[in-house]
Amino acid sequence: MPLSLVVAGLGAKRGEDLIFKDISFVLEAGEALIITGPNGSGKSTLLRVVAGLLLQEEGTVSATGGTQEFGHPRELCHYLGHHNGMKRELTVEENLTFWKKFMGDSADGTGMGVFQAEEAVDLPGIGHLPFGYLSAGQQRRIAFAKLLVAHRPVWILDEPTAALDSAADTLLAKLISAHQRSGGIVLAATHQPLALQNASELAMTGFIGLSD
Ligand SMILES: Nc1ncnc2c1ncn2[C@@H]1O[C@H](COP(=O)(O)OP(=O)(O)OP(=O)(O)O)[C@@H](O)[C@H]1O
Repeated sequence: MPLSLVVAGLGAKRGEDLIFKDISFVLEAGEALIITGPNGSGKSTLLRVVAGLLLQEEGTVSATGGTQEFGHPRELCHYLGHHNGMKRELTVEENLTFWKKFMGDSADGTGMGVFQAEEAVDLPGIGHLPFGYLSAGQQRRIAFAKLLVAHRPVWILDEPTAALDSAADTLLAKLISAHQRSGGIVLAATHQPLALQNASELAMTGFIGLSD
């Protein structure tokens, strides 16, 4: 049954500062929301709250599927932050195998095999190399392959195209679009335009001042 991600009246603090408030949106299966805004405007903070990694000050994040209410959707989310989340000393294959086993698949789908995911990010044949040997762009591609080996309907992506060349930009846009077409939801913060379909934009305006 199709999933909806519902964010209502969200506000969050970092330290004593209220970074944003009154953020509300609904994303239906197949939709994407691109978060834009200047440095420090709260894009990463918003993504971390929606992913369940940071507690909000006010408001709610929930998911519904038909008549089913899931509560906080953290179990339904992949989060790709600024860091790639890979061990430099382990090989690409060991890293991806770890994530595949550790995360498993959420109920509504099946992740790719490790080799298939390496091919999907156009890096076949490097599974035996330590992750730390890869170039910055190759590392980012493999971090993206993590999203493919364990199924999650909601992808939360913080600057997913940082360090990528234009070919990889296009490749990632295709993978994200394929995820949307299969009913996935995407929330992405980016400074560079991402060629996504069925996407709307939320512009963060920046620091809103000290809270009471
Ligand atoms: N742990 C923290 N403690 C206090 N303030 C923080 C903390 N983390 C971030 N901030 C502040 O919160 C604000 C929002 O930061 P955030 O990383 O969400 O912005 P951003 O829009 O993602 O920025 P960028 O485009 O540079 O990635 C910034 O002013 C930042 O200094």
